[in-house]
Amino acid sequence: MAPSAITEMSADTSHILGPAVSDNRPRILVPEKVSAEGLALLRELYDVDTRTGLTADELIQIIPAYQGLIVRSETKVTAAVLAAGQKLRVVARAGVGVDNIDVSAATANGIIVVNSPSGNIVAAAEHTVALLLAVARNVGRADATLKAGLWERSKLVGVEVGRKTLGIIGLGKVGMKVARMAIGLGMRVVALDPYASADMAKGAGVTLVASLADLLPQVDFLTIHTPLLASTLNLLSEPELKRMKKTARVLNVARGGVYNEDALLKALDEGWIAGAGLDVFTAEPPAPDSAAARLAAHPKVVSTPHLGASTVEAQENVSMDVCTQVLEILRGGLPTAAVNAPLILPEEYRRLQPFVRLIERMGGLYTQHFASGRSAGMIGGRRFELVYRGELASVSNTRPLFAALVKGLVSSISDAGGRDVNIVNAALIARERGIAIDEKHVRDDTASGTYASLVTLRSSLSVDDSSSNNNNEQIIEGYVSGNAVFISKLDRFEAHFQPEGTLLVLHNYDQPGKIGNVGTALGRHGINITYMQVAGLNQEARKLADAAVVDGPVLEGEGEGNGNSTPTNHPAKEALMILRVDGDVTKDVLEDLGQSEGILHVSLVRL
Ligand SMILES: NC(=O)c1ccc[n+]([C@@H]2O[C@H](COP(=O)([O-])OP(=O)(O)OC[C@H]3O[C@@H](n4cnc5c(N)ncnc54)[C@H](O)[C@@H]3O)[C@@H](O)[C@H]2O)c1
Ligand SMILES: O=C(O)[C@H](O)COP(=O)(O)O
Repeated sequence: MAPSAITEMSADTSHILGPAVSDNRPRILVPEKVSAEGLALLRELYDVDTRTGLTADELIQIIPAYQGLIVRSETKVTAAVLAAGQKLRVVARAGVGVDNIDVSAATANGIIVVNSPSGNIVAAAEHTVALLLAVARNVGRADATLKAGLWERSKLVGVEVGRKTLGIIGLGKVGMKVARMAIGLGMRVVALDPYASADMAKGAGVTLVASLADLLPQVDFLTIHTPLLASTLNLLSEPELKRMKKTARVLNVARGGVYNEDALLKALDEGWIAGAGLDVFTAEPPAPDSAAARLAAHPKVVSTPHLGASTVEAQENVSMDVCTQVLEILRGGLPTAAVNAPLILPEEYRRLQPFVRLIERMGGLYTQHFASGRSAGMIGGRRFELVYRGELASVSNTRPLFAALVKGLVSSISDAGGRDVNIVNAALIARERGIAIDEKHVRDDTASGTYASLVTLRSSLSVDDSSSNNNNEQIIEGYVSGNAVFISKLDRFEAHFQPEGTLLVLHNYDQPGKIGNVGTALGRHGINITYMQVAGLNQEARKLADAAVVDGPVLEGEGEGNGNSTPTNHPAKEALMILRVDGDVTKDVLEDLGQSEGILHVSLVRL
């Protein structure tokens, strides 16, 4: 619950806020009936408010308190809703069609839109067949007249579907399923879909045609299964309906608007076609006296109130599909069916997930270690290079890894309205912050050594900023082992630690007594050390240090620590102390550590 969002609301809107919640758990709003199975997954971690019957204004008023929104086809997720949802990270459509969601506005706001691409296709196909048979056999009218006390057998003679021709426009998931079912009913199926695979169609026994002109005159039944797009709006208007057989019947379980409703009404009234089975309308529910309402009430029409996906099984499927994705996204993971982000196949997702975590932490470590206590805006104007070695080098869709780096780099310095970086907006945010990121795949490489995959993050000043004298290169290297992530190199130091929790990274002279001093300083502040590692110079840096006899090492950050202790005339041996700690690491603690003898630099890293 976001207390600020609550207190900002006027008293008379409090009735729509939902039950008070006692902690700061993220909240998910469900303004429509979504199956309980998926929601139960979310309730373990989040407060899930099911609040049906909200008006558009009420939705805008309460949305600021929510991180997630799960809708079906009734809720209009407009640009205004998305702009008001300052904390929103994901809008999930428990179904297929996202035409009720302003996907462009979601993308601009960095909000991931996910759906369930196949959870309800069986239901939609079966409903299409139900309408096909109901229209063929006048089931709707027969039921209504019988209930009205009439017995009108002679007026309700139907037609058979077997050996008839079914035309399908849109041979996608639902269309193909309908085709197979229709073939099972003994129908001949012809289809129009410029993007369908000819092989798949042939394999299913469907004849593809090239144009509406080829399709329409030959069909006894016509069903459309395309999304509602500019190219499919009013796809069947007067001229097309006039091309059909007078005995033909049409079906719509896709979207209201693919048939022009005025034209369809006229076609039925004037007998250009014989009947229709309609599940969807341009406005739902249809406005009184509109063409949609007159179609729904028409004696030649069997109509249902958008029931295509309304089966117990389909609703469980779509609910599980989208709730799993919402859970993953709110945990910082990747969705499997994002509408406004590149598709991540489940196996690809499983493979990338630990590297997403690794690279995000490398980014966080970079900003907090290298930039801490130094010039502000340290990441802006820098050029980063992500090098993927070993098995990871063969991954072509690295968008999640790119996004993870941007997220890691900016998360500790970002107040971007609480909105997280994700695969949707990562490139935009990087550009806004002046961060350039190159990715390099090194395939035939022995540098990954014992690791199956190795990731190197290299940073230097971008060419534009070459006037600055701070063009030092910084390196972080890491790998994944099992499901755990490790840092193996931090600048010139060879390390082996898990980048998690509250870390103190101390750059010091490699001399006896340093560990004791640091332990004593932390003890004074009541801070407990739960893990510690000393990272020595890597081979190359060690050679340089051994060769150099200097008046104290020339170190980046020199002078920030206790300079009085700089030894003279000795090989410049340095080390990093990496401590994972419990307790409140305040500015005083950091200052105290910085004053310890031989400490050159201290950074606090929270991952
Ligand atoms: N009534 C319901 O409850 C319900 C349930 C599920 C799906 N639907 C709707 O059914 C429709 C189809 O869903 P799907 O999952 O099969 O989608 P899909 O994306 O798998 O298939 C759509 C097909 O339409 C084709 N297409 C696009 N433009 C076309 C054009 N101009 N001419 C011919 N073909 C064209 C595409 O190539 C694709 O093969 C969607 O509108 C969806 O929202 C409705
Ligand atoms: O696009 C869809 O998935 C269907 O139209 C189902 O819509 P519904 O979830 O509102 O039943």
